[in-house]
Amino acid sequence: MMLGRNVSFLPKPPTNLPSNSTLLQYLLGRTRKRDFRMAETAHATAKRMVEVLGSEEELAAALAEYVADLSDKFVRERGLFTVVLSGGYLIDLLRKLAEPPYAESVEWSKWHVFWLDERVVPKTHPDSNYKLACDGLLSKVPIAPENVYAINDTLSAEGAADDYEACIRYLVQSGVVASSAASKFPKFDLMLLGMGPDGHVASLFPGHPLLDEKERWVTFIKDSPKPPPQRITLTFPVINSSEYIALVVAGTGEVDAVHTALGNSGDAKKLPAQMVSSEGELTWFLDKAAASKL
Ligand SMILES: O=C1O[C@H](COP(=O)(O)O)[C@@H](O)[C@H](O)[C@H]1O
Repeated sequence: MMLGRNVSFLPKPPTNLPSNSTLLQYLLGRTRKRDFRMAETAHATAKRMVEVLGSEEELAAALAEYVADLSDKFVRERGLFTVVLSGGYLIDLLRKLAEPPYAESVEWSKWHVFWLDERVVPKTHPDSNYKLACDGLLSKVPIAPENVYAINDTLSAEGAADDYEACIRYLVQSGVVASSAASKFPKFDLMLLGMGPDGHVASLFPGHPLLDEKERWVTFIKDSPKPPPQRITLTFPVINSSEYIALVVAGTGEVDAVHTALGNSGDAKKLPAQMVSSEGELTWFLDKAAASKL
């Protein structure tokens, strides 16, 4: 099932988190509702938190609750909710949103869905982040197809990046996407990030010059170390202007990158994941396996 459309029709900083800090919350079997009012009062000093769940299943449950609570909050406050999805196994970890109670309780018609990065492949290709999200979540819930902002798969990498930036600029002008008073970059309500074993987020890879992009909202890469090589990606200034960011890691594949990013690894090199911050609240969601070296 195809949802959404090609978009071309449309004209700080948190402090470093020490290992075992009081912010490292072991919320095994957590059931409480998150108190986002806390985050609202903390705007001047953006917050970073780490939540470690006992299993992948509990991580998926906690993530669904977190996203549903933020959806409620933004729909109440703004009348809509702008959500940015990554590819990778994050989509599987969102599976519980398509199940009761969230399948019925979330106001899906108010969601506006974007991609943090996309591979320059047709939407039907197995490498497409759009296809992954459609198959895993978007086709299972009543999101309005016109609110699904897919990347134009008929363009080159350069063209698709320009086109997606133009789409976001239009949506900022029309008030769908908020704008950061501080950075002047678009301010999405929630970004859902995964992380690769090398510490990459979106299509922003360690040591790549794109990490230093300061002007563009959306850019492209033609030499991605992880296939496929051609991709487009939101840039760090846009990522870091978001109100809420969840950085989600499960299993043992990224355990060393998690240790470098959050632990006392003594590693001086900065992973892309360590460059992520948020204007409001950044939460690392880990399962026990991913956190096992912390
Ligand atoms: O290539 C990509 O990788 C990252 C991480 O993927 P994962 O499979 O290790 O979770 C993903 O967040 C990004 O969207 C994707 O294009």
